[in-house]
Amino acid sequence: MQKKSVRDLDVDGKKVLVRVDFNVPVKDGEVTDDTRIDRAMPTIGMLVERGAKVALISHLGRPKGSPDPKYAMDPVAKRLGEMLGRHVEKLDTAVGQEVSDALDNLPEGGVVLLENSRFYEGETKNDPGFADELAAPFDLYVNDAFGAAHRAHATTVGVAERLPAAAGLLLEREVDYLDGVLKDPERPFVAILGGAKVSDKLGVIESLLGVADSLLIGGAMCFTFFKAKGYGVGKSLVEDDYLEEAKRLMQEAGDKLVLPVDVVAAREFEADAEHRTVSVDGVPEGWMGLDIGPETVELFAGRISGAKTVFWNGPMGVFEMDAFAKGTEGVARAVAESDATSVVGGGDSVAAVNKLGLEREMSHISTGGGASLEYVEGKELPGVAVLPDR
Ligand SMILES: Nc1ncnc2c1ncn2[C@@H]1O[C@H](COP(=O)(O)OP(=O)(O)O)[C@@H](O)[C@H]1O
Ligand SMILES: O=C(OP(=O)(O)O)[C@H](O)COP(=O)(O)O
Ligand SMILES: [Mg+2]
Repeated sequence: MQKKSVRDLDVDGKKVLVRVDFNVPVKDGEVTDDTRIDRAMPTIGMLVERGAKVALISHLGRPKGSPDPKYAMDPVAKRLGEMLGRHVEKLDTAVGQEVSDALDNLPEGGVVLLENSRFYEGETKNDPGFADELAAPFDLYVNDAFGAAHRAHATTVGVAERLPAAAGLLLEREVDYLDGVLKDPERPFVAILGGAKVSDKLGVIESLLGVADSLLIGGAMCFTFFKAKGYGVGKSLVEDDYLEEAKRLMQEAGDKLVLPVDVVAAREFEADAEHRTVSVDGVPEGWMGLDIGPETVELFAGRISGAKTVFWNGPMGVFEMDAFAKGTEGVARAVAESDATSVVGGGDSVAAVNKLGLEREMSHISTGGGASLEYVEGKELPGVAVLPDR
């Protein structure tokens, strides 16, 4: 990566704002997968050892630009402290005098966690005034949030335009790996797309079809295609604005685009909901598709076994609920058993692979889902582009 690196910064005694992606799954106040925190440790450790005063900032979930206790950073601060082996003060704000005071009182090598950046509507708007407020107390900025690098927000772009900025070690590592493996992949290159960020990720499908030899679509992503085919999808997640595009893509892509042949339909979005496997045009009215079915796992596994490179973003179903985890498990095992170079990217996909204990079977675990997707399709990531060259 040809961007200025945190390694090149003189941080001793400096107040450093570090953008991390701590958008981790949290349940009952506990972090249920700490991969993204773990992957930020090298950068945090380097800054601490070199005597910086470190303030970490991240988003968590999708609060709507104002404080929402459900998305406060406290569970993250607790887990971070356990992993750092010390108490990490978490502020209830991301800007203002409280931040300045905390930095003045922070010893060199100290770490503080700021509040969720998305509690401020200026974050996702990349509002200049908010970026000014974020940058004000600091001397330097490091972006180590690969998972959010596809977002042109105040904490990923705006602040980088206001402070001497550099890439963190994780951001460097992720970009260098993807450059190495996915810019000119060994073929057949099979891409697997799932998850629930339908409106976000449908947009990358056309580009992925231009890069991959096969694109397998599961998770909630497939129901827009089924609705475009005229199938009843019940209450499944669908992006109605994309139906015409989906029709066009299915015509143009031919058998490169591989859709499920059976799904697990549920009466409601509950772990103990009544559910059954149905053909893809058989989702009962008022029900919703929450996993791919066993025949689809077979079909996808067949494509995966023949691949030399696999890139997977997005669980195949609501894997957090056991009844709808079999599709994700089947695909994860097929990827693990293949002799392909395998990249699994995304906070939830990585959590699923970790839950199955298969992370070591993968060639690379990427902390970015949308970010790696957009990088693979050839897009420049705003959070990287804004950083100064070396
Ligand atoms: N059919 C489905 N309907 C609703 N949600 C789904 C479905 N399949 C998967 N999901 C959800 O997708 C979420 C992850 O999506 P996303 O954030 O795009 O993945 P990643 O973090 O790996 O990039 C999971 O929380 C999972 O429960
Ligand atoms: O979890 C993330 O993306 P991912 O779900 O694609 O892995 C990133 O933290 C970005 O989160 P966002 O999609 O709410 O901007
Ligand atoms: Mg996710």
